[in-house]
Amino acid sequence: MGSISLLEKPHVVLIPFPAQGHINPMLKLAKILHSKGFHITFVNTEFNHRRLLKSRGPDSLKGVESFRFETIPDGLPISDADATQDIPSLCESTTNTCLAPFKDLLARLNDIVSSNVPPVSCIVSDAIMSFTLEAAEELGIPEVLFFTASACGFLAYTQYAKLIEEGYTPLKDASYLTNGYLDTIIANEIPGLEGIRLKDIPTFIRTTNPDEYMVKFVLQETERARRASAVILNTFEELEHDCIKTLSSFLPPVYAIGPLHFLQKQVKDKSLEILGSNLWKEDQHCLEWLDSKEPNSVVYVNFGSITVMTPKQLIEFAWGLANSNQTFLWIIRPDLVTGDNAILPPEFLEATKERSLLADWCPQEKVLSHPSIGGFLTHSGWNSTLESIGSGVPMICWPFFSEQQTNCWFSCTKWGIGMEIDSDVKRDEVEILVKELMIGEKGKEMKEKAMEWKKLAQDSTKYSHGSSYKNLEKLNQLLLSPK
Ligand SMILES: O=c1ccn([C@@H]2O[C@H](COP(=O)(O)OP(=O)(O)O[C@H]3O[C@H](CO)[C@@H](O)[C@H](O)[C@H]3O)[C@@H](O)[C@H]2O)c(=O)[nH]1
Repeated sequence: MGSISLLEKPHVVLIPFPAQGHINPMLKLAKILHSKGFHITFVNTEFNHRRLLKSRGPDSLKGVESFRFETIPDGLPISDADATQDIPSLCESTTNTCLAPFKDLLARLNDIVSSNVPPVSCIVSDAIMSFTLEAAEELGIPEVLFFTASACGFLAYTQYAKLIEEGYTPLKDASYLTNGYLDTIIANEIPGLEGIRLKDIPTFIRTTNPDEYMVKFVLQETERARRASAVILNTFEELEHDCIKTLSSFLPPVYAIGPLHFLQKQVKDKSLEILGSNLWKEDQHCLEWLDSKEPNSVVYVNFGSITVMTPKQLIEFAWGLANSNQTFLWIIRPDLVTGDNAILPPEFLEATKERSLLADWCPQEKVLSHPSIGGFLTHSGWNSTLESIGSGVPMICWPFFSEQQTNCWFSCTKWGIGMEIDSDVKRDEVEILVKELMIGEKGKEMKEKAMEWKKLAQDSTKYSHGSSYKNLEKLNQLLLSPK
């Protein structure tokens, strides 16, 4: 498309849900589409725009040629906290307040005399920002919904209506959370989810409230997905074939186009390298520290951008890691611990100072692909899981909420690359599992399995033949075609 003038380019507006685990894969997709000749408008919330300027510097959102950033308000009270916003509140406020500013933005962009950009020809929206469909329908342009978690997670979410109908949720009373009820196997007949238990379904159904907002939100978003021109997932067919097939049986075309971090590496344009999406400042020293360690010798501990834990849980993890005698890199986000700042006992710091590094935030993809990383203690967020798979790193899973429980179950029981830690975490269990992961027989088996998945992930993104590569081509065609 080299000869096409700037104003004739197809113009895609990409709008992520305003949380780290959603912005990251959306930005990768934006860069890939830019390399295919699209003009890009990437829409952040004002809150995240300010955070990005803080973490990446005042010039970081100026954009490059044919790649611009825009903002809309998120509808929540103004805040300059350097912390993750409350997720249910964000779901509610984006649903209720973002459509009008989003439509205004599209109108501004489409006023090509003053905007000096091509008219908007398609939208890629986060699947949990499905209010955007109305804007696309009004303009008569295609809209693709990007569900940024796993196919298994999405399929599990689509079971909510059935679970309500069959009386599994809401729970009769709070005792059902602990009396073994969540061990009930619920979906033997759904291809892809055979044998799944209630506790492996995204967590919002664990409620006694028949009016739980997040349950209603999930029902609304999964239903609206049917209106999209296509649904895309950051996964690959070889990993999640059955779940993708089942999703395809009732949704518009479903394309698995991951791992996006592999496909993004194929983008040659160096000017895009300055665009990043880390909401916290990355500690680059971690990488030098890892350089000084033996291959496969370091446990990497990181619970993503949303997980919070109690001070007691933090202490249990700390002593479990200390007692395992393994070397570890532990990322403790400033807002990881509820109530107060994370305070670790001085005895723990003293005991582990020769074999540990603690930091606030790190360049995770680089960390996970560093040869010294031998295992990952994770909350099973989908990006973390996929980045771990892409680096052939086995995991210990401590799922926190949403579809992390589903990712954990698949990692442990279907993909053979994970071991679960009890949600009521105890230091002895951490110690035993960390040792098993790093020096045990099971750890060795999981490492082999993880390396097999890594190879399949690489193959899926190979030029012209890979399944994800081909699906990306289909997506490209769809975005270029009139509705
Ligand atoms: O120190 C860190 C920690 C994280 N990351 C990155 O931040 C992202 C975190 O994403 P993820 O692992 O998916 O965790 P969450 O931030 O918890 O992600 C949310 O979004 C995901 C995708 O929809 C869901 O799977 C999760 O359940 C949801 O909590 C990943 O790309 C990491 O590489 C860093 O770069 N540095």
